[in-house]
Amino acid sequence: MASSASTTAPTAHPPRPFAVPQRGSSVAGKAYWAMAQRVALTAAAIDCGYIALFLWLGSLPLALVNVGSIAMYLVAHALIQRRHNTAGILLIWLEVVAHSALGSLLVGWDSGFHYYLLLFIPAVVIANSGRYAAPIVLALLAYYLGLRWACDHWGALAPLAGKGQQIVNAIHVCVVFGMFAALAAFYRRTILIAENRLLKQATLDALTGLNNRAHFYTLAGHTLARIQRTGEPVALLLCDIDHFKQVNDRHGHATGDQVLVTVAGVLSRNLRESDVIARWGGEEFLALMPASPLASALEVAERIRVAIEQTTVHHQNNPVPLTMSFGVVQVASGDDLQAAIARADKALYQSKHGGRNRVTVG
Ligand SMILES: Nc1nc2c(ncn2[C@@H]2O[C@H](COP(=O)(O)OP(=O)(O)OP(=O)(O)O)[C@@H](O)[C@H]2O)c(=O)[nH]1
Repeated sequence: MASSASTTAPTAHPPRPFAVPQRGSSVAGKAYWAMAQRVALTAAAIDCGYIALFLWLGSLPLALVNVGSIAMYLVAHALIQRRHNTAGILLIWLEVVAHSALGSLLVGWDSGFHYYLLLFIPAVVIANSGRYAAPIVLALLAYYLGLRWACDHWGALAPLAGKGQQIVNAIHVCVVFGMFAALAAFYRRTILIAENRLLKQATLDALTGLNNRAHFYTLAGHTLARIQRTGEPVALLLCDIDHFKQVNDRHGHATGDQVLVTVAGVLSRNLRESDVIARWGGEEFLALMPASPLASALEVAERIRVAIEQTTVHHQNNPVPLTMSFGVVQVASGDDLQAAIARADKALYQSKHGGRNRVTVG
């Protein structure tokens, strides 16, 4: 069934549901490639600085090595941007491997060009290399030791004059420290984003963005424990869209979903921040309202009932009329939450039985 549902009620601003991740995409994966592009540009910019440094230190060969590096980084950036991710990342690693070797052989091991090879370790192990991580790290170790041996064996092929080697070493230490810190910050951020997404998936209803049933129990438990000490009045409001099955049957499931999102928006806008709202079942919603005597809870329920009645969702230019039935109960201090929900359910049933589109106190 085609979905062209739209809402005309000014009060209906649905809460933002969280995005369901696309198949084949992962938070870590997307962030990794975004970071790889940033790394390529940053490295190219750093290499521009190195060109100036090596010209100042009188090393034309090292300045030329950096010109080659900038070209490789820019090509790698362009490749990743065009989604040739593997080619792009391999080019970045090739640059690091070649640059470390050329730098170490030209101006000596103590120049610290080899520090950059160490950046491979967290990147390879953490960035999803799976079963290839161990062989790659071992190959890297062999390469590192081989380079060390070659430098010891041949000595610096084009040594820097004066304190050049110490200056280059100190700069490399600073840059590599910065890169490790940036890498760690990147992984921490990625983990936090993934954790946040998982938390949302575990606690919120994917369609409406309201709390799910399990999370309602957690939040309501906290609220009830808190108010047990203060003795403030609490109300429970259970509501259900009338004849919702007909909406689905006549206008399609997509329109039904649009109605659910719209209703969730009306509830969110008409209840307080401190109220705990949940999508309780298919077309049923539940709210725990702290600091609410029964009279004010009734007022709120009536206000929501009118707001829903005045809300029209459109499907292919046909208005889809909406009404809701409500059950409202007072929750006394020490009351069992399940028992209070059962009382609200009974009151809701009476609203349905009494003709729907009404509020009943239980
Ligand atoms: N579109 C949509 N429909 C849903 C969803 N969850 C449950 N439903 C539908 O909600 C309908 C509930 O129908 P009933 O329980 O018969 O209730 P009703 O038609 O609203 O009737 P009354 O409650 O007696 O007024 C069923 O058709 C379910 O398939 C959902 O996430 N999206």
